[in-house]
Amino acid sequence: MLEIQNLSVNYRGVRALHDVSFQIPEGQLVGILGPNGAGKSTLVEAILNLVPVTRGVIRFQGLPLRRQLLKISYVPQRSKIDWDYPVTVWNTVMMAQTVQARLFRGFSPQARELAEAALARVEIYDLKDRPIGELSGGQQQRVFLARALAKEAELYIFDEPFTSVDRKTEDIIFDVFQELRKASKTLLVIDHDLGESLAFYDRLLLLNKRLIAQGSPQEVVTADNLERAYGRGLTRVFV
Ligand SMILES: Nc1ncnc2c1ncn2[C@@H]1O[C@H](COP(=O)(O)OP(=O)(O)OP(=O)(O)O)[C@@H](O)[C@H]1O
Repeated sequence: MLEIQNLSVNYRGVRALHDVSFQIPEGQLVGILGPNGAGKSTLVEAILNLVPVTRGVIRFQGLPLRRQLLKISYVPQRSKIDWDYPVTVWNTVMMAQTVQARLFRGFSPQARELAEAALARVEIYDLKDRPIGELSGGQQQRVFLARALAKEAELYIFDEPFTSVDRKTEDIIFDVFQELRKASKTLLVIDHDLGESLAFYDRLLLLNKRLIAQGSPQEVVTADNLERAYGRGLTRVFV
């Protein structure tokens, strides 16, 4: 269970999140929605202990999450990654295991097997020796998906994984999400798309600084909720 209680985050006086509370049982695939600047990334960064929390509590499996960060796999927005950094696909995926690798002793055979299996699962094993900067957008997204899988976490967080990816990558991401869910993992996914794909989530969180609504896609995607989050213009298009 992931529990967020009364979470507020301010950046030097700018209120990014205010009094957000929710609980997510394990095995759920959860979409986080909201307009630009709604605090979606801030929520994720607070969970990852990357921004200071002004107020509130974040617990996972009954304990403060900041003491169990190894249980989280995080895939940032593609735009936040430096694709010119000279690193191969293989080394990017192995980085997920660096903390676990014993200092100076290199990676265990199991770590290599995990990385190989993850690359094969997302169908880019044959690209493993290529620099990440030479891949297509969809292939790059799959490198980071493989890296998340190789970490064998309990809580998986993806920031806009479907942005500028091809159809094949989209299908692979959807399938991997279903597999993780069946394995009782918890998944949080920031999603910009307000279309039909929302039906695929078990639960949605609709944010605009505050939590506007939470529940099943049917409960959350209503004209009233969307208007409260996005303003009037969008509602007619999506409902
Ligand atoms: N490091 C920071 N310093 C100051 N203000 C910030 C910082 N990061 C975010 N903010 C502000 O906090 C608010 C929430 O931003 P956040 O990036 O969490 O929103 P978002 O919902 O992820 O937006 P987007 O959909 O555009 O990625 C915005 O007003 C933003 O300008």
